[in-house]
Amino acid sequence: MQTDIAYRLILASASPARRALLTGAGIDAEVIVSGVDESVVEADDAYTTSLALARMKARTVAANLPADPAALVLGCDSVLAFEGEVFGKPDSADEAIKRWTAMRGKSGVLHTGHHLTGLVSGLQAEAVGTTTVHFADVTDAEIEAYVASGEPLQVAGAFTLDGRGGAFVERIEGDPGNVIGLSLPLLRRLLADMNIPITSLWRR
Ligand SMILES: Nc1nc2c(ncn2[C@@H]2O[C@H](COP(=O)(O)OP(=O)(O)OP(=O)(O)O)[C@@H](O)[C@H]2O)c(=O)[nH]1
Repeated sequence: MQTDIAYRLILASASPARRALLTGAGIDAEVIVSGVDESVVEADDAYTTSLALARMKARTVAANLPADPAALVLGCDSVLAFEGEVFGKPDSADEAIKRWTAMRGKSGVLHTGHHLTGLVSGLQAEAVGTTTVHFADVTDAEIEAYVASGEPLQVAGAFTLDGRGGAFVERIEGDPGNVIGLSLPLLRRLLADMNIPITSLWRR
């Protein structure tokens, strides 16, 4: 790492939750949405899918930026692995109801792929964070009401930890930020792999 560079982080994600996690951690990320068509990734497991999409988002944004040695681009993608299936955002209310009816009282693993790349250095680091999520044994009425709120349709796995869905998650094993969409301790390790202390990204 060049110690005289004041690095800046570009978040290649439309996720307000991801940006809020960074802001809360002292990092004012610039947002450039990748616009990646997520259907292009055909991987059949959550680990590969989340990492391939995170990489694609970061690289798509990086490729369209002017060469700036201080710029770092972070792409993320979250999917839920549940009973052999890989769930992103539900396509419809009916799908969200079907998923919750299957998930209640059981657990799944939320995978968030993270890919970090330096624009000029070519340095890059990537990893997948995994968090086991134990779902409450919710009632049909609770499922109907939750889906009617619209929230499940906006998020990977059809649930949130920090929104209305928080009432329907009994406990988790692993990093909560990873469920919300970005794991800060994992980001710290990726930056360290590139010899960049996360503290160097803190707002002054
Ligand atoms: N607030 C909140 N958001 C969640 C949670 N779980 C998943 N999400 C969001 O669900 C979305 C997962 O879809 P992705 O395809 O990874 O990201 P996206 O929102 O489509 O945005 P891009 O990165 O631009 O593709 C992200 O916005 C996550 O932040 C949660 O527990 N809380």
